Amino acid sequence: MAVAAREGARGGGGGDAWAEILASGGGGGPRIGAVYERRRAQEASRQRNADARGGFAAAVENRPSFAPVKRTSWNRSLSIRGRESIFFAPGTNLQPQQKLCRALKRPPKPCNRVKKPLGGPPDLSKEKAYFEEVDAFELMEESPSPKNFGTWAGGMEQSTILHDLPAILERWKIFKLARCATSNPLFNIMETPLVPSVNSNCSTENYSEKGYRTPEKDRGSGMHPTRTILSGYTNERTKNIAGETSIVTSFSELNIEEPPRTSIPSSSGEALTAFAQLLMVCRQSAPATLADVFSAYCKLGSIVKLGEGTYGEAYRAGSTVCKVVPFDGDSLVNGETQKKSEEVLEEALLCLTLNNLRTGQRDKAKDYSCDGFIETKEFWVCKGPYDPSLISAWEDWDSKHESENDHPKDFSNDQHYIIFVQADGGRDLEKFALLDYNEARSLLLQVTASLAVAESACEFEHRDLHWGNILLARDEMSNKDHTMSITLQGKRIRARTFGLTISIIDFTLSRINTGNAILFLDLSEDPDLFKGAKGDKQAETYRKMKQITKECWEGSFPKTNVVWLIYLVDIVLQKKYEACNSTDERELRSFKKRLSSCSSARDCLADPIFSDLLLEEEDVRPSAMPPL
Ligand SMILES: Nc1ncnc2c1ncn2[C@@H]1O[C@H](COP(=O)(O)OP(=O)(O)OP(=O)(O)O)[C@@H](O)[C@H]1O
Repeated sequence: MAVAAREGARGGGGGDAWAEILASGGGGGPRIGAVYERRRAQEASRQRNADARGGFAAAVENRPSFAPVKRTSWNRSLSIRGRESIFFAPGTNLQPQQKLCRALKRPPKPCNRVKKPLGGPPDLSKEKAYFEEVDAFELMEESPSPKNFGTWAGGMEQSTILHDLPAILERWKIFKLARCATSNPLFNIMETPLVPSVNSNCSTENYSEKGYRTPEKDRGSGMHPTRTILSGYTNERTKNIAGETSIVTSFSELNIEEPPRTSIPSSSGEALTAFAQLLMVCRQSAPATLADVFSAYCKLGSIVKLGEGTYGEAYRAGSTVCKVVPFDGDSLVNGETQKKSEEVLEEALLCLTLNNLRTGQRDKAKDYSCDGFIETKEFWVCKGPYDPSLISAWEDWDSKHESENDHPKDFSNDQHYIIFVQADGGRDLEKFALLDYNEARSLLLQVTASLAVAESACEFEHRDLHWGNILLARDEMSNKDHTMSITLQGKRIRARTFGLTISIIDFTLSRINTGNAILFLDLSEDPDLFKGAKGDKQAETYRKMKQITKECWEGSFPKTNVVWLIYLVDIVLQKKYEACNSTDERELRSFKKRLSSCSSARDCLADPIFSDLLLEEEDVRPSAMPPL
């Protein structure tokens, strides 16, 4: 019922989204444009200790030295620490966990895990295969439903592991509940994902969809958050995202019987630490070295650094991109406190939830799917100093692009890193030159459509969609069918792309409803984020989000996606491909104007600027299939 109420609140009263989108008129024919230039690196950002650079590459020694300073790039950094989460635990009963009956035996461990064979890197695939089996084993015990288990085949470059998201979420939930009971009295357990907005302390009338949305924390108003139990509630959309045996489904069924898996684990240690869970997500028994992992994807000498953020350095390794993020250490990295295992784990959960939206994943007849979020192929936990091959790639990039980050030579032997192994999404928008109006529209359509799907499927809000977080790749093959397909509310539609493929990355600030929890960052703990220069589009967008959410960062405010789309139109107008004519500009400006009256990315998708790009539609819901 709650789902129906929310569906009704979306897209103008529950009408057919695609019918609306396709029916809208407008659009424009092909336009000619030209290339715009890269932004110049800011000199001021190049302040770093010359000592930190010494001894690695001759080129580095010749560069001027600067005194070390804490980075001040508010636009890339986030000084807050701690992703937060809210659980959905209908009927949560904080009891010692009942031990599960172990009728089946665990698969035997491979004997030489992470052991380096003579003359080559360790065979990490055995380690992965073992944990794949463990996951499958645990799930068979815990869930009677048939499950599609991925298998780890050799040749890591091509493989994408099908992670067992429900099992991972379950372990994480046990950990969070245990922590909640023992050490964190402020932790919120929300008993239901949806409450009527009239009960909320944080009014969102101006921005959120009318009707229902996910609950919000008490904001010191003296009221407690509403805890409404909607019995028999099943979030069909998030069920779809988390997989067919998702936690949410289990909960709705287990409203009748006490769910052993929702209870607090006993002191016998059933709750795994975040680090242990991270190792399980990575299917590792112990951290590997950076060299071990990279050599599984490419020759170490061929590693190339592609880009950097405050927390991570991205390297090309074979056909994949490995983002290396130090965590759990005490030292500041790039002026920031390192992420903790728990945050890294939750970012991994976020990536996996978005992975489940991908069109190629498991169930083809999904209600919601898109490929606009970068595919995360694998995760690895590593330990040790930075590998010389990575240092060399880092220095090469630095000599060309002037890194804003600290030189990585100082990491200790105990330093941990998480490696996000991702598909190569191409170049970020900051460095990418759009050719013409159609490419500009393709970019806008793909970002809008991806946000619309994720926002509808799992209340996703990116919350940091600046031009460094949108990657673009151009397919030069003119004879190819340049279309993509997305599914929204059970309707699959093809859309013209003009050969451009976009990938959205960096979910550090993102908010998502995984089906049994809301993951978000409390941005109110980072006032600097909102202090960027007046008039700067990115800075203004953070401030607009603050206005929209009224600092209730846990709430669902799809309008935040809209303000990033407005930012994106501004960027397109600002970068302006050379041959952007006055008609293009007028179209884009009026699109931007129309966006300001949209309340979600899904609303934006119905804009006439996209109508001639959206092709045929197909109903993929089982009920819509013709009888055999
Ligand atoms: N999958 C990828 N394919 C190609 N390039 C990538 C990929 N992932 C990251 N990059 C490059 O690395 C840069 C930094 O990546 P990313 O934004 O994920 O790092 P971060 O530390 O999370 O950044 P932030 O400071 O915004 O939190 C990107 O702007 C992009 O240039």
